[in-house]
Amino acid sequence: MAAPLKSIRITGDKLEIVNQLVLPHTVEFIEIKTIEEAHDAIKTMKIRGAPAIASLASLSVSFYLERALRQSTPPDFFASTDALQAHITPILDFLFTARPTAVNLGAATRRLAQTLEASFTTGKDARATAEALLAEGRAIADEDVGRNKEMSKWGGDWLVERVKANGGSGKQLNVLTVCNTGSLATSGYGTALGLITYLHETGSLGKAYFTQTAPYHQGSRLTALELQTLKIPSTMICDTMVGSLFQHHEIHAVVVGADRVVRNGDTANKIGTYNAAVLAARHKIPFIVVAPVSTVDLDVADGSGYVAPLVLFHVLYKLKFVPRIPIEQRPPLEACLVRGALYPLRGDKEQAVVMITPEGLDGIYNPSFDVTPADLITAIVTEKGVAVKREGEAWIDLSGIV
Ligand SMILES: CSC[C@@H](O)[C@@H](O)C(=O)COP(=O)(O)O
Repeated sequence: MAAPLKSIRITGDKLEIVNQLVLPHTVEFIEIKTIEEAHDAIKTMKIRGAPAIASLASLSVSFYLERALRQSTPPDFFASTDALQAHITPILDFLFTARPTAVNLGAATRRLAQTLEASFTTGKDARATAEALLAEGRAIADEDVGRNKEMSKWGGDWLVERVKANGGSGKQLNVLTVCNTGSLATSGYGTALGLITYLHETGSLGKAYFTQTAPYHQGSRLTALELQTLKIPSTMICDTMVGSLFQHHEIHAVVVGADRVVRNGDTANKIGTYNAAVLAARHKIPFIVVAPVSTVDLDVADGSGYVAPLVLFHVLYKLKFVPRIPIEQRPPLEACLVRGALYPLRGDKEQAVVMITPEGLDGIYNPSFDVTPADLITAIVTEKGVAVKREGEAWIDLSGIV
């Protein structure tokens, strides 16, 4: 099996990402040399996917500190742990502002802030604190792959057993997924796409269906490429075809990732996920969310998501008060454009951005995420196990999987 593309590549002291804006036709690596470049790559979605953006943000801090530690004349912020904290805290705050919905980014920057804080109790000096921080930044990125494999196995085995319990063979399972949740969205293997890969590796997968996922087309550009690379049997559908798919094909489950799972199990994920969940409920198809513990936000009670003015969200976050899921609104123009290579494809696969609306169109609605109420979710899977919604309840008890 060919190795799937990874979103982040580290070669010696070089941190690079694959520019996901030009995939699948062009594989372009971009070096991330500064914190600003990391922030920009996340904001403009050159890298995307909840775990991947958290990994890049953390690694950019690690690389920044590694460079500082190597300088022959130490920078001023190594004068004391206080100076280091005063210097690094605004950097973490800045990285956190890149995208609001995926809680992993906030969880990562918070974890680094806690590492800084801990050095005051342990009495570490500034250089030792910097070493601890850069190790923590690398750990955040590294631990992603192992936990993805764990949650994929939990979820895959659970689905097979559920199908068997309902009289099926547990083989040839057809699943639908939304967006991209594979190695491009994580540090490797993937969450929902990891579960699909696991089913394939263990001989239980029939076919993976995936939506194109407009307007950014994570499905047709990225999931298509990953499934093709992994040689996993698959079929792409347009976002509008989910109902038709359920009417005319046997689908055993809908499997999606998440950007934020809150205390009652309500789940924010890529726009269009809610549509698929409503249709899955209508057709009695199990709807499964696969996400790491770092995507679970127990500080938010339920998913009555709100469209936050970003400034307000960041002020509230600083005050440790995030009462609702902030739903990112992408620039309206992004919903008017389609990216790809000129067709028919030529050898150089020249990139094009095409406008699909009249110029100057007013009134464009472009939320990047929607919230699926727990009521419509059958099970939530993390690296710690599977939480299943109890019969007749509208929420999911996450206590066993966080
Ligand atoms: C493992 S990725 C889970 C989610 O981050 C994914 O489903 C998703 O919604 C990604 O959105 P994106 O806007 O592409 O960052």
